[in-house]
Amino acid sequence: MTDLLTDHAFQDTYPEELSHCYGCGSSNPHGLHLRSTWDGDETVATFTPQPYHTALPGFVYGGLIASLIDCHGTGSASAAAYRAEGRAPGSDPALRFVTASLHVDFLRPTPLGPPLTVRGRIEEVKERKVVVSLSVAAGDQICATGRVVAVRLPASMAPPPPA
Ligand SMILES: CCCCCCCCCCCC(=O)SCCNC(=O)CCNC(=O)[C@H](O)C(C)(C)COP(=O)(O)OP(=O)(O)OC[C@H]1O[C@@H](n2cnc3c(N)ncnc32)[C@H](O)[C@@H]1OP(=O)(O)O
Repeated sequence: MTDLLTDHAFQDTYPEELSHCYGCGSSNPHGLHLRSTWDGDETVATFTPQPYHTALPGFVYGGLIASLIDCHGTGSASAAAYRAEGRAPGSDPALRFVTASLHVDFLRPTPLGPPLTVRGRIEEVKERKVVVSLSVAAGDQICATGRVVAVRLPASMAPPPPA
């Protein structure tokens, strides 16, 4: 289901208790298993939609595109926060982010079939907030753009540490 762009995706560094996300959690058997990495100063992930990701025949469901933007955005936010601190992704103390705001613009129909490339550009890094601009492309055509405001994981959402 997922195109493995690299063996060292940001999501590979998520601890087990944070690996259940539908979009990017490696421990979710029903999830998308999105995997993101750096490409210079940008972040990138690829994903090949399946026939059951249909909106209208031949075109990708917009909610899936929003999910790709969401999870690539939060993964990019975490990676950017680590990079800003000069630390290896996943090192302690962990820098975990959730989505505060998700904005998506569907610029043209997204063809169902080819792999999609999701790219992120880091716009702002603060201690508790990272803003990421994103695009989703089929081949050289950008089909959607987006913006994610990611905020550090609040205590109310933090899973208990493993026993
Ligand atoms: C390594 C392991 C990784 C592991 C990570 C694995 C998890 C994968 C996550 C997948 C993504 C998801 O689906 S996460 C699930 C969906 N998201 C949620 O359920 C989040 C629910 N919302 C919340 O809990 C809260 O609203 C927060 C945490 C998002 C914000 O808390 P808060 O306490 O209100 O934050 P606050 O201090 O006011 O704001 C902090 C900064 O963010 C800005 N901000 C806050 N909300 C918004 C907003 N809606 N739109 C724009 N900007 C906003 C503020 O202006 C401020 O910017 P400034 O003034 O500083 O400039």
